[in-house]
Amino acid sequence: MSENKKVVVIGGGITGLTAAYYLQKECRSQSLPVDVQLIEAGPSLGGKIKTEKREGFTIERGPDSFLERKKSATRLAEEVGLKDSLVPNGTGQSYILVKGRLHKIPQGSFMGIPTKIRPFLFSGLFTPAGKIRAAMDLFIPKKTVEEDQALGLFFKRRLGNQVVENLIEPLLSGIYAGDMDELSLQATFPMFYDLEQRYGSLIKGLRKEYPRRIPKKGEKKPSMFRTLEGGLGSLVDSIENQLESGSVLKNTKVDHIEKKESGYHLLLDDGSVREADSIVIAAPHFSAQRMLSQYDFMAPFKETNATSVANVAMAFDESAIKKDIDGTGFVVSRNSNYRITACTWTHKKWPHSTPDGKVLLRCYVGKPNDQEVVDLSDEEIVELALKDLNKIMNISDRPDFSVVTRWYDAMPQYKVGHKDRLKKVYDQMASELPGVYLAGGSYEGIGLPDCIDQGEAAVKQVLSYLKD
Ligand SMILES: Cc1cc2nc3c(=O)[nH]c(=O)nc-3n(C[C@H](O)[C@H](O)[C@H](O)COP(=O)(O)OP(=O)(O)OC[C@H]3O[C@@H](n4cnc5c(N)ncnc54)[C@H](O)[C@@H]3O)c2cc1C
Ligand SMILES: Cc1c2[nH]c(c1CCC(=O)O)Cc1[nH]c(c(CCC(=O)O)c1C)Cc1[nH]c(c(CCC(=O)O)c1C)Cc1[nH]c(c(C)c1CCC(=O)O)C2
Repeated sequence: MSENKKVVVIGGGITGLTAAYYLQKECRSQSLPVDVQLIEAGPSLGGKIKTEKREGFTIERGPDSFLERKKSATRLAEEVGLKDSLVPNGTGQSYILVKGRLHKIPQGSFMGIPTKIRPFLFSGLFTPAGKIRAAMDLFIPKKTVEEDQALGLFFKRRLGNQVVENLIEPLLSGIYAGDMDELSLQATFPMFYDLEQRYGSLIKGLRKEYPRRIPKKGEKKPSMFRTLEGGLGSLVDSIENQLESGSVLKNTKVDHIEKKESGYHLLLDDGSVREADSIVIAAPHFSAQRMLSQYDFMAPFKETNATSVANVAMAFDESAIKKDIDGTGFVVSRNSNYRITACTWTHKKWPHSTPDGKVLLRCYVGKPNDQEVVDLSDEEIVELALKDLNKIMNISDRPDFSVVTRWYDAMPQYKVGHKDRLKKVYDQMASELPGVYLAGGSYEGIGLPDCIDQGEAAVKQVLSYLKD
């Protein structure tokens, strides 16, 4: 009787967890003779998902939610028994901080691009000239370019500098922690290029294909995010509980992958070797490059930067906040004299996370031209966050406690040409390393649902490879 086929998933973040979970499920339901092993370098699973419970608060140290419109995260949560724990964000207003003042994000905008005219006309974010320039998107002819282009330049050409600096850039920084003039349009928002090509205008295209309804007075804004009542860590725990016993190896790093006559050898940091017929590398690009450093085609991943970021959650008694703001959070424009890049009023965005009578604020720091901030001490980060917050709020007391989290090289930068570089790597992998696949936040999207999609896609690739 032939031995079972062996699949190793490297990395126990949400991508690797998804891949291991669906692989085991498929193999069970199709009665395939396959052993799946998940190998994680750290002491726990979840990667960037990290929930901390303290004094009645649920504190997210990494992602706090996922976009509802990208369906795979909800589907996965439901699948592992968390249907009843899914919660929408408390709706309220989001703001952009520009030159020291908070401005409402104009209603009817999609990632900062207007789809409704009135809210833009009345927004204090732009001068009349800035508004007219943005409206020129309706008339500026489309520009067809074969290659990739920078997000920043694309939007500036269509909508002008003001809308980009005061609205689009801060919102995108609140996702990619990157430099818009370097980020790739194709790898981040390819649909905007498509809309330009098909409608000759972003505003026209969005109005047609992504219609936004403006809520009537008194009506609640629809919630675009979802999280889990027990924190995103409960998703990690639920998936882990459903993985077959003995199939997870923690505290073990894969140092190197070598191709053998048949299959692969994985060299682990405990000195042991593990065999595999197929491998899903669900680890960041720089880690993947190290595992396969003998292959020159992996070299571009050495040059792919990832921004380091940090955040601080601060818990207060309600009485400490003398002047509050009605909203769920704000992002800061680069032309503002602030060190924090964004802030979430967590108790308002996620009321379940905070005991009654308390307040939970989470501030973010770290951008491409301010990486040093991540190395400041916990106290220094708390100080600078409070100093910035006090420019717009009035916080009289020190926090009851604070939780600082540093994420080094955490936000991969999809720079212009990202897709082409990836394709070259995939093509070479397919010919030189058949049965080895890359998946996760470094490659085809950083949102949790994008990572889940990639984990699922890797399952399909592995199964089709093993069946051949
Ligand atoms: C502060 C912050 C806030 C965010 N907010 C949001 C948000 O609100 N919504 C959202 O959708 N997304 C958010 N993101 C993005 C999202 O969290 C990530 O893109 C996603 O979690 C990445 O998952 P992953 O499994 O691909 O990688 P990771 O979570 O990085 O997991 C990779 C795993 O591989 C392991 N590993 C690495 N090398 C090896 C090796 N050699 N051997 C074995 N194991 C190895 C690591 O230890 C790690 O556990 C945020 C990210 C950060 C940093
Ligand atoms: C600074 C930051 C945040 N969130 C994030 C960062 C960068 C990492 C870091 O620096 O630590 C990371 C993030 N935020 C989001 C994603 C996933 C995006 C996706 O799935 O495509 C990711 C990867 C959703 C989001 N995050 C944001 C948007 C834009 C929302 C919009 O269009 O109104 C999206 C899709 C904006 C954002 N983002 C943030 C705030 C406080 C806000 C303002 C909105 C609010 O919470 O009230 C915090």
